[in-house]
Amino acid sequence: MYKILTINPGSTSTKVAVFEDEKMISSETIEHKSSELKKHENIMDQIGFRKEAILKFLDKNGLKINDIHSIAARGGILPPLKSGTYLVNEDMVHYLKFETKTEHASNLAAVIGYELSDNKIPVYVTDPVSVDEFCEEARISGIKELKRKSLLHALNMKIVARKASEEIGKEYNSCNFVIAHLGGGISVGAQKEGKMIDVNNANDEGPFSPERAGELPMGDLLKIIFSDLYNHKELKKRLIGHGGLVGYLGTNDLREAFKMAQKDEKAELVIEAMAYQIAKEIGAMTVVLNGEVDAIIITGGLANSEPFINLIKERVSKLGLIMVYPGSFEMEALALGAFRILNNSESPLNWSKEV
Ligand SMILES: Nc1ncnc2c1ncn2[C@@H]1O[C@H](COP(=O)(O)OP(=O)(O)OP(=O)(O)O)[C@@H](O)[C@H]1O
Ligand SMILES: CCCC(=O)O
Repeated sequence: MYKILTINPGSTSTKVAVFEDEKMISSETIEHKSSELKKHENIMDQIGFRKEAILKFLDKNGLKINDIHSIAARGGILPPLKSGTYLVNEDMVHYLKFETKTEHASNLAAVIGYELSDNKIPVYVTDPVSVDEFCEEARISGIKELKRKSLLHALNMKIVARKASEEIGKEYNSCNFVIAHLGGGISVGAQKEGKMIDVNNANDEGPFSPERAGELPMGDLLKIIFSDLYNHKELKKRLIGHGGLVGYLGTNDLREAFKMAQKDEKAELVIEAMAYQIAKEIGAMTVVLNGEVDAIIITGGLANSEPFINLIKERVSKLGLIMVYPGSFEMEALALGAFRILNNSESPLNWSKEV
């Protein structure tokens, strides 16, 4: 029996869990006080207190790091790489600490895992957000200076695709799926025979989401950029964090938005528009797969809302079988990624900056 510690840091919390083989035996979402977070200007300055909190969690559960056989950490913002489970090495830790271009709490996971392992147990990351399996046409943006980039909720999208393939009784690598992860951010991708050949970049393309603006009218956006309205940092925050539902309704919580919609037609319209844009993206990804789709999979926090899912279904149900997996399965996905290596059903991928 293998004991696997999974580590998934978010902006305000660190999710941790211990699995015995494939079974979760304990888990906790450790909330970090904003007073603690504010003390540290850079993400990497948070290593110390987050590591302490993980050790406390183990202690509360009667475990020591020596009882753990492997650590499964959320992959950070690495350069584009293929899907799979990577062994964390010194180079990856160095990249995440000093070289990655984007500050993101997930960058902490492999670094903390590596420090906790003290080089005695293997640390793995599975399906980071920069998984890139694009077909060549998908990389072309429209101007040669800019390439489209693959940035997606790969970890959750890949595990629900595995669940769906089991449910329909077909080999994972022979299925074609359109997969919509609907969380704080939204990724809608076309997965052809196991590979995500196209997806909206979850930070700056596709539907608007609870917190992000999604794709915008380009000419008018340019006018905003060259006005005095925002500096670079402020505009980025407006688009990713204060866009979407937050921008229109002042909340990132769909449940709140539905409550507002009972009295406010504008709120109702905004919810309908978010469903409309998601349905439109699902249609586009269906076409990427030439209409040959085994299922349209819907997952993420928004998939908990039946009325919202119904708004999407109204538009896309003619396109294929719809399978809904509410919530997120990231902890399970991390543990299973490590477990497939420990039980020798898969080999770990070696990471270097150039993979
Ligand atoms: N039962 C529910 N009914 C309606 N909406 C819900 C429900 N549960 C969660 N949500 C909504 O789901 C969204 C958050 O989804 P999720 O928890 O997947 O996001 P996240 O993990 O913060 O971000 P991301 O998925 O982008 O990493 C919020 O808008 C929240 O209000
Ligand atoms: C960019 C995809 C993952 C995230 O939203 O953090």
